[in-house]
Amino acid sequence: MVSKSEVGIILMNLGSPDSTAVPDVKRYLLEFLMDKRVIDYPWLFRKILIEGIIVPRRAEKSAEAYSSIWWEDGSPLIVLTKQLQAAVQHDMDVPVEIAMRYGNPHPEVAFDNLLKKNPQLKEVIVLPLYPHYAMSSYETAAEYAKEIYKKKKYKFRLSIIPPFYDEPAYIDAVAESMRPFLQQQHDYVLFSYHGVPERHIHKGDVTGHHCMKVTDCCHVKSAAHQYCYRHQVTITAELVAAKLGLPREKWGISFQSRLGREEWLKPYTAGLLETLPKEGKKKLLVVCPAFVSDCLETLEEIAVEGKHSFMNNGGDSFTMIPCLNVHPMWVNAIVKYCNQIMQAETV
Ligand SMILES: C=CC1=C(C)c2cc3[nH]c(cc4nc(cc5[nH]c(cc1n2)c(C)c5CCC(=O)O)C(CCC(=O)O)=C4C)c(C)c3C=C
Ligand SMILES: [Fe+2]
Ligand SMILES: [Fe+2]
Repeated sequence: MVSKSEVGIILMNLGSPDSTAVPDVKRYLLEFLMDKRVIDYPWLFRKILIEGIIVPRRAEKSAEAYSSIWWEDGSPLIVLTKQLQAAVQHDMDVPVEIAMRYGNPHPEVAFDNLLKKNPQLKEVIVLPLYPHYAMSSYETAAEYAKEIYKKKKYKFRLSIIPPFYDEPAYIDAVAESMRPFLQQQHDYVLFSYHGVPERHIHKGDVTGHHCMKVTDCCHVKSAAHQYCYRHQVTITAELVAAKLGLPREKWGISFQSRLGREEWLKPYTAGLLETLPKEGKKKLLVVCPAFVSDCLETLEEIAVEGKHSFMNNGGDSFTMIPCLNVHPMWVNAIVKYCNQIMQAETV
């Protein structure tokens, strides 16, 4: 059993570049895209593709996009994760650090800071800030935290909070964060999730024969669901829609941020934003529950690019609902998940 005075918490996100300067963005993209859980091609092919083609082509455009959303005190993703850190630390009265899978702050710094604050540390709880299991988000964050923990041979115990895509406290927080926006006139609510290649869904299917092979696979009970991003995002949207009493024809799911030529999960957000107005869905609300903190993919890709495309294709109004960020119900949900882990130790 551990008491509060022996515990530290790390909130772990994927990360942002250190600045909007092209060399910093390049370094960040290289680290991100050379991750075998993001671009899972053989190492040499990956290296040639990433270093030779994708990063040189993408860095400048990406730096420009970051410049357009950058805040005075840094990347929105990092600033918002720091705000969350302060809120959780205040409510739990336990030291909280943040760590990023790519860039800074590195998990080793976060572990060491917790030890400096409390040399008697017995347990560190890591919360990957991704509600859904994808090898390119939750898995890479969790596995990297474990890798650093083993490499440094820390003496404290490490606990990692599992994906929380269907946990009532998270669902309630998303629903309540959306509720005020539903007062606005709207024809449709779009749940836009970060996409992943369809191949990753097949790769993660532990049964080898369920995902996107069985009719309506996301609703047919299977061991595959534990690691299936497509199943998990579907369930989140359904639970949130049910909580808000949204009629089925009033909402849908789509996938954004596609990179490369492979088939990614469909339908693509970019395509829907062009066709929805033509179907009479001209007043749109968009929510992005795969991100708990606003970031480039919400503030630029959806709120700027997405809005532009929707309005140019005949839309009347477009509202992006902010991510949970520091919503009090989200802070409460984190406190609850951390307390559950601490209490589980006592059994
Ligand atoms: C749900 C979370 C995420 C999944 C799944 C995910 C998969 C994924 N991402 C890329 C490529 C890029 N992602 C980039 C930025 C980025 N992605 C996420 C989340 C998920 N990615 C976040 C939170 C961010 C950080 C945004 C920020 O504000 O800093 C980028 C860099 C930015 C850009 O140039 O667009 C790339 C590249 C792939 C290939 C992938 C699945 C295989
Ligand atoms: Fe991404
Ligand atoms: Fe699946």
